[in-house]
Amino acid sequence: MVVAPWIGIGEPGSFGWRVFHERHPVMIERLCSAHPFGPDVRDGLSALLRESTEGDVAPLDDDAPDHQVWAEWAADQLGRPWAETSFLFAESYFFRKLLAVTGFFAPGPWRGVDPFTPMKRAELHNDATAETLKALDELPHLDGAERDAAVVQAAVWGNQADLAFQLSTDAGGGTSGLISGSPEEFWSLFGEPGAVHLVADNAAGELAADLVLVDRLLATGRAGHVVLHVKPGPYYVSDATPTDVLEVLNHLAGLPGEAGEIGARVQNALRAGDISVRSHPFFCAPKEFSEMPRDLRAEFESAAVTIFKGDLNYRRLVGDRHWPATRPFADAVSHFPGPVAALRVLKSEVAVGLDVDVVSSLDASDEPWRTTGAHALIHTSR
Ligand SMILES: O=P(O)(O)OC[C@@]1(O)O[C@H](CO)[C@@H](O)[C@@H]1O
Repeated sequence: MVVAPWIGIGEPGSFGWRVFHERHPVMIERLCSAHPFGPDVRDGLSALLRESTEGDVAPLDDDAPDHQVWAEWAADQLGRPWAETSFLFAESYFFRKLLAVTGFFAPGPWRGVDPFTPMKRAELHNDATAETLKALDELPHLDGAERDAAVVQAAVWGNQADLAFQLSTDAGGGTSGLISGSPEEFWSLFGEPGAVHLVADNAAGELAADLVLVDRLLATGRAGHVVLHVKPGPYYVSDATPTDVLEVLNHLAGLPGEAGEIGARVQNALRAGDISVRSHPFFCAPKEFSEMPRDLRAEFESAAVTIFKGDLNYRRLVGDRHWPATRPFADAVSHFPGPVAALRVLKSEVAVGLDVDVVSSLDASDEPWRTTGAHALIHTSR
């Protein structure tokens, strides 16, 4: 099989390059505005920006619990210019180093404190999220198929609310609809009730929509059990951790109307063991899912369906490479054990599984359609 070159960050003006040279400085500024970091932390964050935009990959200088596994993951990158590393490695390593600088792993007052909590909390409590959650009151007025479609569309587009992406100059804010797949295609994956694994992406509004989807999977009998996979620690600004699951769920359950009823059902399903939450270390690894460890692979082998949410998970699932956009999704995920669905807003360069006419039409437009966040897809493979 021809393997396309991986997507990098070294070409000036490329999306990956702009993420490091434009998005990350703004994100660091916002982090320093949100927290009263002392001079050491602020100097460390400035040094990280310099290293990741001008320097060579330096080893981690902390003794965190994941130090050894990161030493293995980064071993063949150390000493190389960041500009010569892959986008996937570079950004994952960037966020891991950022946590070391803010003291997430060090003994002391900031140990275990998610530096992105203020941003996540602001998004969970903003007007847009409130409006989305209020709209759940429409669900009981829909028939079964309409409710199925509405819940999947909300889960797909909930991925637009991604705080790292919102710092991007590409972000258009509009939604131009699905450019591949459909809610009906998604639901056709489900047959006899089984274990459904949902690999979540962002916290706040996206996670709320994911919990609504989880509720629908259980309520309609498509899932006998749901495993919700989240990140073991803070990652890519918005990514959901177990703490975020509790915060979003408590917020949902505290609302009036359908949102509160769904929140209560999800809380009860957790108590009954019908929903499990997992946070495997590999979900913060700078690796593609084709390289996942055996224990995680065994989990997915047991799944009736695995659902991947969001852009970064999609990149890791199909391979963060300059694939032809018409490469069949089934080929790109042939490594994956079992039926899989990807619900994703396009916010980075990689794309597969698109119809040739759709690609021609998008390429003929003058918009950078791969990175505006205006387009979304639902991909499935049995
Ligand atoms: O995975 P998500 O939250 O949907 O998107 C993550 C993201 O914002 O970060 C990466 C670049 O910074 C890209 O994958 C994408 O733009």
